[in-house]
Amino acid sequence: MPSPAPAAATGPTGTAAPPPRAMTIAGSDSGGGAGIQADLKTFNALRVFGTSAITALTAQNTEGVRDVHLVPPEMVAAQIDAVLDDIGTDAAKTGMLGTTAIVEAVAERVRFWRQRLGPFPLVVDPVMIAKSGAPLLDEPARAAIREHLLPLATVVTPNRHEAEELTGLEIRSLADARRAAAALHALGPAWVVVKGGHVEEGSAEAVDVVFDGHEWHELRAPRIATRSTHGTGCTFSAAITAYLARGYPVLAALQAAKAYITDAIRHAPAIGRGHGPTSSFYPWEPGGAESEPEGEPPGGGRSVPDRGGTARAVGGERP
Ligand SMILES: Nc1ncnc2c1ncn2[C@@H]1O[C@H](COP(=O)(O)OP(=O)(O)O)[C@@H](O)[C@H]1O
Ligand SMILES: Cc1ncc(COP(=O)(O)OP(=O)(O)O)c(N)n1
Repeated sequence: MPSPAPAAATGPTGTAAPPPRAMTIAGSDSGGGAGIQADLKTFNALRVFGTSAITALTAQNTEGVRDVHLVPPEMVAAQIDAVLDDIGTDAAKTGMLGTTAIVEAVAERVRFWRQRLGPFPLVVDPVMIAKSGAPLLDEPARAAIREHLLPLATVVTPNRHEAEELTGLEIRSLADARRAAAALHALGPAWVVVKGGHVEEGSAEAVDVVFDGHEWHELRAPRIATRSTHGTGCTFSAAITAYLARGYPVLAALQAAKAYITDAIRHAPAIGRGHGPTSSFYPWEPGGAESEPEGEPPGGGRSVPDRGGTARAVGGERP
């Protein structure tokens, strides 16, 4: 007769303190540099437990998008429900949404779950076109983002092209970016970040313009000369979401995310023939050392700042 299995040598599993949780509602990038994959890698790098609702599959690599297969809106809603009903979340973000029906389904579920769980922060990255030129949002859905999603946003993070599409304003300079940020703020988000990756591209710094309806801020970092910029927008918005999940106030989350994306670009690996991804595992902590000491055990040596005691700002949902 077989003898009973020996008692486990270690203690029961599932008893560690729960980490902050963040959800991404976005498209899959098979190449791993943008979309859901970039978001989950960023959450992990920033010590946040990531969950996802996939809105679309893309057959994509560093050279471009070969094909797109949209997920039915009911299935997007079902993923959001399954996650939030059980796991909950401390913050969420949206990325590629594809169509009006998916935008409307996401906005409806965010409203529902904010009533159930409390008003968790939402970062809206209004993804429209991949760097390679492939459309990731159809024309009518732009109005749906303006109408249904921006009023729910704690932070909206358009790049130059997205800010132009959402406002109808042309952006050539930082002064133009400020005008667009003010126009976007009037559409309902609590905070607007007009990203500067494609604004004044000849300048020495990549400057993101920030507006909360009262005060102006700038996120400045050296502009890095590189082709490895695939997924920079996704990674930046995921980092903002992760820091919000950890309880950072909004401006601090934006500043920490800017430092994170700058390091991720600076330490990008040589992957693929086209625009390569940024680094998703560059060891990084605010105020931490630049690199992991040789021979240090995995996961050792870095502490995550306590997320208690910090104010949480959530997007004003307009009636
Ligand atoms: N070459 C670069 N060097 C440093 N920062 C950059 C560079 N390109 C983009 N960024 C920063 O990366 C973030 C994402 O911006 P952007 O590339 O404009 O977004 P998207 O990928 O949506 O077009 C912003 O903080 C921007 O300033
Ligand atoms: C599935 C998917 N979602 C989003 C994007 C766009 O990501 P972004 O960070 O704006 O990076 P680039 O496309 O500009 O490199 C994507 N490509 N795929």
